Amino acid sequence: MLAHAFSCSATRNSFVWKICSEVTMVLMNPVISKLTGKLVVLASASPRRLEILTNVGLRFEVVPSWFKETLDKRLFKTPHEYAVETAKQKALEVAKRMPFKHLKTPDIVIGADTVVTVDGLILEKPVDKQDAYRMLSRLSGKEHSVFTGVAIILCHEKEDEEIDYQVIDFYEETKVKFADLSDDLLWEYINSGEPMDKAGGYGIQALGGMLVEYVHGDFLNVVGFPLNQFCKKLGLIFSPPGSLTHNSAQTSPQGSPVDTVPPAEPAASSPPGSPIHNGPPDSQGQNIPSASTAHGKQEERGCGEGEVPWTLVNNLSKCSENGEDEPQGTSDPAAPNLTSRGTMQMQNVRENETEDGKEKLSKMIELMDGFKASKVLFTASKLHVFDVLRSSKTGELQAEDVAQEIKASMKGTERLLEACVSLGLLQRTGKEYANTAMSRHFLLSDGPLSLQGYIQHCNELVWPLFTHLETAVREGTNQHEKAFGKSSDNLFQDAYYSRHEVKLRFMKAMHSIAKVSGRDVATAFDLSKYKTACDLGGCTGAMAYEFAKAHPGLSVTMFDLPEVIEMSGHFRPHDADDRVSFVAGDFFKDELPKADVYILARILHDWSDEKVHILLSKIAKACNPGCCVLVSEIFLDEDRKGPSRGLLQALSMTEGRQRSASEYSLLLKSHGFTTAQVKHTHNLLDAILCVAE
Ligand SMILES: C[S@@+](CC[C@H](N)C(=O)[O-])C[C@H]1O[C@@H](n2cnc3c(N)ncnc32)[C@H](O)[C@@H]1O
Repeated sequence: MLAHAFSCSATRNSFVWKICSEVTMVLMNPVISKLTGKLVVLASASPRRLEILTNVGLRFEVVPSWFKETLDKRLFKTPHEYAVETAKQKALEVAKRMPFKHLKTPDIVIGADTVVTVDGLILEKPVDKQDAYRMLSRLSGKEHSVFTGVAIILCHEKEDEEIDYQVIDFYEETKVKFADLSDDLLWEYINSGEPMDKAGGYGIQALGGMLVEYVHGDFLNVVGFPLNQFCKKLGLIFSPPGSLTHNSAQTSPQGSPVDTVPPAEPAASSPPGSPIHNGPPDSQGQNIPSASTAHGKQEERGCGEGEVPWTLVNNLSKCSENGEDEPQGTSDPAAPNLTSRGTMQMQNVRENETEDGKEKLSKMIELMDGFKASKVLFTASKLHVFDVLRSSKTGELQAEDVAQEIKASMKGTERLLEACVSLGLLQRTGKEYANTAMSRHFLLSDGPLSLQGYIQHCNELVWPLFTHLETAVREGTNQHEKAFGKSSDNLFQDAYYSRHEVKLRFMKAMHSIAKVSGRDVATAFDLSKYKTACDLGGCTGAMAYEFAKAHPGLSVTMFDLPEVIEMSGHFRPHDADDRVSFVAGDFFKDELPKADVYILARILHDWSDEKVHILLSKIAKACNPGCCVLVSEIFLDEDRKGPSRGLLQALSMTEGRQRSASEYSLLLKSHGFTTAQVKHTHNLLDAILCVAE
């Protein structure tokens, strides 16, 4: 029964999907194409929303929101107000997190929340099977409403580097009627597992379709995203009627103020249900700012009605008349892919004249120029451009003043400053240059999150190694000898600690990464039941202090080579916690300090499997059952296709290598540790916690 119902449902739905995707391609792509080149982010982990938006050709990143769906439903007059507020808070949380955690500001963040209502009750996702049964039996034989609240956040960096968040929100309601459902059928459905992650306890696009007698309204709204209304809203935002000459920075298409969330406002602080919109409503009772207002610049008009973007021609040409995905026209992949639909033909269109082609070209240019951009950052940082600008009275200086301060030529300084502006490292008003928020955050030498140390390490050590990349690839070896005239059999003794100033530079580099990532690593897991930790290879102690700060009951021993410990005093924070102590030793040879938690932050990737096993077996010996090892590294994706930061770093490695979370898990398992948790922190380092059996 279930299998039969499923196949019917799947057939019906795939039919709906084919129709939908073809129609939306024709109708919506000009709207979607307005987003080309913008960083669009979906603040939702829902695979259904992802599929709906991918199907219409939208390019976006997925950054699931950390906003906890805990708004008090009683404070909302209607279910849709609740769904809209939740969607808004989800999207704002991501919009506000990304500039700091991902180091980039999105242009648009999309949040959505779907709820099912029946008999005046809001049904969200069931917590267990009984809950699913309660929900589904309540829906049986009745009509209910599905509301999806959607929030579109337009992020706009202002001149002072603060970010404006403009919110456009709306909701869609669809009525769904369930057939009378027997208990047997309900339990069969519940036992399929499908209800558990879905609002109202069913998924209309799959097995749950068999429960449904009729749907009035937008079908995709029930799946989780009201695509049609979303595209209409985009149309209003990016090509509002008569928008060709919009240039007011703060007015909606109707000429009234748009909804702007001040940057300092915490995501959850806006009182639920509070009237946040100032402007007059559109037909759905919502505010619609224009893209020109959102970005402080005019949007170009896209293709007119009769014009069809080439990408659309390509997409359509992949769909045969019977709805199957198969290529049409020429089989030569290099030749233009022409459709048989007369009005849409476009001949002699070269790859770089299409939106898609332009995007590929700009990616190529970014890659080709990447080394120049890095070197501009390294040089401006080494010449203390950011510190010089910060220490001027107004925070601004003209090029000639900067040239004087950094003791460099006027011509060269001006070029450097202009390049910095183009890279978002500086801003210029008239002739005055100033730091951007990003530079103030990461590039001042005494800032709490300064990356200066690591940048100088990249400039002085990594850069020379990469100039010999070709030889490194041909020979499969690191190129220390070629780059620095000295071989490095022992990476630390021969390369990093060969001279005092080199050691200090290396320690500053480790310190800066530990300061930026330490808090997220230290708070990745609940360690409240442990009393003592040992940070093996803890370098300056920055990570150890973060662990002590995050866990009031934990004492942390920082263990490193004697030549490192003797210099760690340089990095001691002024408010140093006396629960952090320092022990000198060699973790391959000496006895390890006793501890409940052994921290290995950026240690294992440096060593061969053989040495990793020596170190892990020493830790395993020192561990009692229940003790644990916390490994923090860049975790490669399981398919080893990213992140590129990890794979690029591997190119200059000596004997070590980068691993995925499951490779670390296996390594630790071979020493009797069971993986308890893996945490992708979205910061520079991830973490895995493994417990001794
Ligand atoms: C890549 S750094 C990581 C520093 C620190 N854990 C962090 O995440 O900021 C590696 C550290 O391991 C230390 N180290 C290398 N070999 C060691 C050994 N045989 N015994 C103890 N520490 C060692 C180095 O001195 C250095 O501080």
